[in-house]
Amino acid sequence: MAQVAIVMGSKSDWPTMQKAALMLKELGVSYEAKVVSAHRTPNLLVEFAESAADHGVQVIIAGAGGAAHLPGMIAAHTYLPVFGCPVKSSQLNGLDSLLSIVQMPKGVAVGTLAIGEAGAANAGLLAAQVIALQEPKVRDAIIAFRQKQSDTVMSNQNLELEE
Ligand SMILES: Nc1c(C(=O)O)ncn1[C@@H]1O[C@H](COP(=O)(O)O)[C@@H](O)[C@H]1O
Repeated sequence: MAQVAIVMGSKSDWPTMQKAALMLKELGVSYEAKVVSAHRTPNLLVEFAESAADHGVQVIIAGAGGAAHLPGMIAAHTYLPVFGCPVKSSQLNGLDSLLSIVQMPKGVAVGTLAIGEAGAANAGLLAAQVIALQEPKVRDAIIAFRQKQSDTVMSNQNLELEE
Protein backbone atom coordinates (compact mmCIF):
# COMPACT_ATOMS: atom_id res chain seq x y z
CA MET A 1 0.00 0.00 0.00
CA ALA A 2 1.58 3.28 -1.11
CA GLN A 3 1.96 6.21 1.30
CA VAL A 4 1.99 8.77 -1.52
CA ALA A 5 0.03 8.77 -4.78
CA ILE A 6 1.50 10.62 -7.75
CA VAL A 7 -1.09 11.33 -10.42
CA MET A 8 -0.72 13.21 -13.69
CA GLY A 9 -3.01 14.33 -16.47
CA SER A 10 -1.11 12.53 -19.22
CA LYS A 11 1.71 10.07 -19.68
CA SER A 12 3.53 12.98 -21.36
CA ASP A 13 3.86 14.51 -17.84
CA TRP A 14 5.87 11.55 -16.55
CA PRO A 15 9.36 12.89 -17.44
CA THR A 16 8.57 15.81 -15.10
CA MET A 17 6.59 13.92 -12.48
CA GLN A 18 9.12 11.13 -12.13
CA LYS A 19 11.31 13.66 -10.30
CA ALA A 20 8.79 13.44 -7.46
CA ALA A 21 8.99 9.65 -7.59
CA LEU A 22 12.79 9.70 -7.56
CA MET A 23 12.81 11.95 -4.49
CA LEU A 24 10.35 9.71 -2.64
CA LYS A 25 12.40 6.64 -3.55
CA GLU A 26 15.59 8.30 -2.26
CA LEU A 27 13.87 9.14 1.03
CA GLY A 28 12.37 5.69 1.51
CA VAL A 29 8.72 6.63 1.01
CA SER A 30 6.48 4.24 -0.93
CA TYR A 31 4.52 5.65 -3.85
CA GLU A 32 2.26 4.68 -6.71
CA ALA A 33 2.06 6.62 -9.96
CA LYS A 34 -0.82 6.73 -12.40
CA VAL A 35 -2.43 8.79 -15.13
CA VAL A 36 -5.75 10.36 -14.12
CA SER A 37 -7.32 13.28 -15.97
CA ALA A 38 -10.10 15.60 -14.84
CA HIS A 39 -10.92 16.23 -18.48
CA ARG A 40 -10.34 12.89 -20.14
CA THR A 41 -11.20 10.43 -17.35
CA PRO A 42 -13.54 12.37 -15.03
CA ASN A 43 -15.11 9.24 -13.52
CA LEU A 44 -11.72 7.71 -12.76
CA LEU A 45 -10.71 10.96 -11.04
CA VAL A 46 -13.68 10.85 -8.66
CA GLU A 47 -13.18 7.14 -7.95
CA PHE A 48 -9.44 7.64 -7.31
CA ALA A 49 -9.77 10.73 -5.10
CA GLU A 50 -12.68 9.38 -3.03
CA SER A 51 -10.97 6.05 -2.32
CA ALA A 52 -7.33 7.17 -1.89
CA ALA A 53 -7.51 7.59 1.90
CA ASP A 54 -9.21 4.19 2.30
CA HIS A 55 -6.31 2.65 0.37
CA GLY A 56 -3.81 4.04 2.87
CA VAL A 57 -2.58 6.97 0.80
CA GLN A 58 -1.55 9.88 3.05
CA VAL A 59 -0.52 12.54 0.54
CA ILE A 60 -1.42 13.12 -3.12
CA ILE A 61 0.89 14.79 -5.63
CA ALA A 62 -0.94 15.88 -8.77
CA GLY A 63 0.84 17.22 -11.86
CA ALA A 64 -0.78 18.63 -14.96
CA GLY A 65 -0.10 21.07 -17.79
CA GLY A 66 -2.12 23.72 -19.58
CA ALA A 67 -5.67 23.99 -18.24
CA ALA A 68 -4.52 22.11 -15.17
CA HIS A 69 -7.73 21.33 -13.29
CA LEU A 70 -6.51 17.99 -11.98
CA PRO A 71 -5.04 19.02 -8.58
CA GLY A 72 -8.03 21.19 -7.65
CA MET A 73 -10.58 18.59 -8.68
CA ILE A 74 -8.77 15.91 -6.69
CA ALA A 75 -8.62 18.23 -3.68
CA ALA A 76 -12.39 18.71 -3.98
CA HIS A 77 -12.92 14.96 -3.59
CA THR A 78 -10.59 14.15 -0.68
CA TYR A 79 -9.46 15.54 2.66
CA LEU A 80 -5.89 14.32 2.07
CA PRO A 81 -3.27 17.03 1.46
CA VAL A 82 -2.79 17.66 -2.27
CA PHE A 83 0.39 19.15 -3.73
CA GLY A 84 -0.02 20.52 -7.24
CA CYS A 85 2.80 20.50 -9.81
CA PRO A 86 2.52 22.80 -12.85
CA VAL A 87 3.97 20.91 -15.81
CA LYS A 88 5.64 23.00 -18.54
CA SER A 89 3.21 23.37 -21.43
CA SER A 90 4.25 23.61 -25.06
CA GLN A 91 2.42 26.89 -25.75
CA LEU A 92 2.89 29.01 -22.64
CA ASN A 93 5.84 27.40 -20.91
CA GLY A 94 3.86 26.34 -17.87
CA LEU A 95 2.60 29.77 -16.83
CA ASP A 96 -0.91 28.58 -17.74
CA SER A 97 -0.42 25.43 -15.64
CA LEU A 98 0.88 27.46 -12.68
CA LEU A 99 -2.00 29.94 -12.71
CA SER A 100 -4.58 27.15 -13.13
CA ILE A 101 -3.26 25.34 -10.08
CA VAL A 102 -2.32 28.17 -7.75
CA GLN A 103 -5.49 30.27 -7.87
CA MET A 104 -7.76 27.99 -5.84
CA PRO A 105 -10.87 29.54 -4.35
CA LYS A 106 -10.92 29.86 -0.56
CA GLY A 107 -12.08 26.67 1.11
CA VAL A 108 -10.38 24.00 -1.03
CA ALA A 109 -6.60 23.94 -0.68
CA VAL A 110 -3.88 22.84 -3.08
CA GLY A 111 -0.25 23.46 -2.12
CA THR A 112 1.32 24.66 -5.37
CA LEU A 113 4.93 23.98 -6.28
CA ALA A 114 7.17 25.63 -8.89
CA ILE A 115 6.85 24.92 -12.63
CA GLY A 116 8.65 21.87 -13.96
CA GLU A 117 11.09 19.32 -12.64
CA ALA A 118 12.37 21.26 -9.61
CA GLY A 119 8.80 21.75 -8.43
CA ALA A 120 8.04 18.07 -8.91
CA ALA A 121 11.13 17.08 -6.94
CA ASN A 122 10.11 19.48 -4.17
CA ALA A 123 6.61 18.01 -4.16
CA GLY A 124 8.24 14.66 -3.41
CA LEU A 125 10.29 16.29 -0.66
CA LEU A 126 7.25 18.00 0.89
CA ALA A 127 5.25 14.79 0.77
CA ALA A 128 8.12 13.00 2.51
CA GLN A 129 8.18 15.74 5.17
CA VAL A 130 4.51 15.05 5.89
CA ILE A 131 5.20 11.31 6.16
CA ALA A 132 8.23 12.06 8.37
CA LEU A 133 5.95 13.51 11.06
CA GLN A 134 5.12 9.91 11.95
CA GLU A 135 8.11 8.00 10.57
CA PRO A 136 11.52 8.60 12.19
CA LYS A 137 13.27 6.66 9.38
CA VAL A 138 11.98 9.11 6.79
CA ARG A 139 12.87 12.08 9.03
CA ASP A 140 16.45 10.76 9.28
CA ALA A 141 16.61 10.30 5.51
CA ILE A 142 15.53 13.94 5.00
CA ILE A 143 18.16 15.16 7.48
CA ALA A 144 20.83 13.10 5.66
CA PHE A 145 19.64 14.44 2.28
CA ARG A 146 19.94 18.03 3.54
CA GLN A 147 23.40 17.35 4.96
CA LYS A 148 24.60 15.86 1.67
CA GLN A 149 23.25 18.91 -0.16
CA SER A 150 25.08 21.29 2.21
CA ASP A 151 28.30 19.28 1.85
CA THR A 152 28.06 19.55 -1.94
CA VAL A 153 27.69 23.34 -1.75
CA MET A 154 30.57 23.62 0.72
CA SER A 155 32.85 21.58 -1.54
CA ASN A 156 32.07 23.83 -4.49
CA GLN A 157 33.68 27.02 -3.24
CA ASN A 158 36.60 27.13 -5.67
CA LEU A 159 35.31 29.63 -8.17
CA GLU A 160 37.86 30.05 -10.91
CA LEU A 161 37.72 31.98 -14.12
CA GLU A 162 37.04 29.88 -17.18
CA GLU A 163 39.00 31.42 -20.03
N1 LIG B 1 -4.28 19.47 -17.48
C1 LIG B 1 -4.61 18.25 -17.91
C2 LIG B 1 -5.63 17.43 -17.39
C3 LIG B 1 -6.46 17.78 -16.23
O1 LIG B 1 -6.27 18.85 -15.60
O2 LIG B 1 -7.31 16.97 -15.89
N2 LIG B 1 -5.66 16.31 -18.11
C4 LIG B 1 -4.69 16.37 -19.02
N3 LIG B 1 -4.06 17.55 -18.90
C5 LIG B 1 -2.83 18.00 -19.56
O3 LIG B 1 -2.81 18.08 -20.93
C6 LIG B 1 -1.43 18.17 -21.29
C7 LIG B 1 -1.24 17.60 -22.68
O4 LIG B 1 -1.54 16.22 -22.65
P1 LIG B 1 -1.14 15.28 -23.91
O5 LIG B 1 0.37 15.30 -23.99
O6 LIG B 1 -1.68 13.91 -23.55
O7 LIG B 1 -1.79 15.87 -25.11
C8 LIG B 1 -0.64 17.41 -20.22
O8 LIG B 1 0.34 18.25 -19.65
C9 LIG B 1 -1.71 17.03 -19.24
O9 LIG B 1 -1.34 17.19 -17.90
